[in-house]
Amino acid sequence: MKQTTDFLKMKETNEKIAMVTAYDFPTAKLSEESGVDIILVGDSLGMVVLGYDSTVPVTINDMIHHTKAVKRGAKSTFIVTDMPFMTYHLNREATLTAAANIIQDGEANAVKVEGGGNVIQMIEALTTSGIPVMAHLGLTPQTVGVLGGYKVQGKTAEAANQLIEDALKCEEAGAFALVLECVPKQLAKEVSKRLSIPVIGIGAGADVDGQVLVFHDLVKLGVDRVPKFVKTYADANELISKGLKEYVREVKSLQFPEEKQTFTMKQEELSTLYGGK
Ligand SMILES: Nc1nc(=O)c2c([nH]1)NC[C@@H]1CN(c3ccc(C(=O)N[C@@H](CCC(=O)O)C(=O)O)cc3)CN21
Ligand SMILES: CC(C)C(=O)C(=O)O
Ligand SMILES: [Mg+2]
Repeated sequence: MKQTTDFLKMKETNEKIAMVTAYDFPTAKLSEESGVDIILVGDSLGMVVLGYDSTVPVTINDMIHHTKAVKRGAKSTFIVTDMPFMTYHLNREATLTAAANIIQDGEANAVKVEGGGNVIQMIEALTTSGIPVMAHLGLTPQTVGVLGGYKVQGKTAEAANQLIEDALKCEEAGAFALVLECVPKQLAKEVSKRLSIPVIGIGAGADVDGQVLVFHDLVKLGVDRVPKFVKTYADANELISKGLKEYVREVKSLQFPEEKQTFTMKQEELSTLYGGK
């Protein structure tokens, strides 16, 4: 399994990091078999697999439950789990307890937290306690209420300077990598250049050290509208709904099951069924 130091080396040698989210046994297994470098158990699971309107309702128990399933499906891949809304803001003790549960019970290799500001001191508390942290700046979906929607961040020079400052502080606080979401490509390039830790982009252009996408967006599973920054590489919706519709049609038209999907009893047994009557 790759370690945090391997991701640093990948940045130094210019090998891009391919990260994808996964939320359960089959998505984790497929991701590992496809050679992804990092699996993110993202709190986006609240939206793509639990059907909430945002990531805000997701709980620590949801994250642990899904991380355990992912671990069973991808035993040799580095797993990062999102700390959910409000589990790393109240105080150091609550933050460390929540992260420890994710690492010890969920068996994640690292946690991810959104934001600069007061979150920086939590990143320091976590890393000095031995928990690897991936930081997340730019569009931070847990603060969607404050941001006023899922919008591109860091578009003005002032906002961009603030983000660069926050990114440097994340590195200083001990983060081993940084996710940069929905920012102009020029800003993402600048951040990647100034940091020695890898910058993993989502909607941040090509001049970063790696990319991350939501599994269900990437293969078009369940979702019908995807953000502009997504490229869909397969259409699972079409494939699966085609199969399901055919199944329904064949059940109704008595074409399924066929003989080959059916079990039979031997004639000699059948003759004494119900005492032969
Ligand atoms: N399926 C899914 N994919 C994601 O990437 C994702 C989630 N869910 N849930 C959590 C967050 C929310 N994210 C989102 C959701 C929507 C946009 C979006 O619609 N953005 C607009 C740009 C808006 C602007 O112009 O400022 C777009 O058109 O892409 C962006 C990020 C990213 N994350
Ligand atoms: C979009 C990625 C970076 C994420 O945080 C998630 O999937 O929850
Ligand atoms: Mg997330």
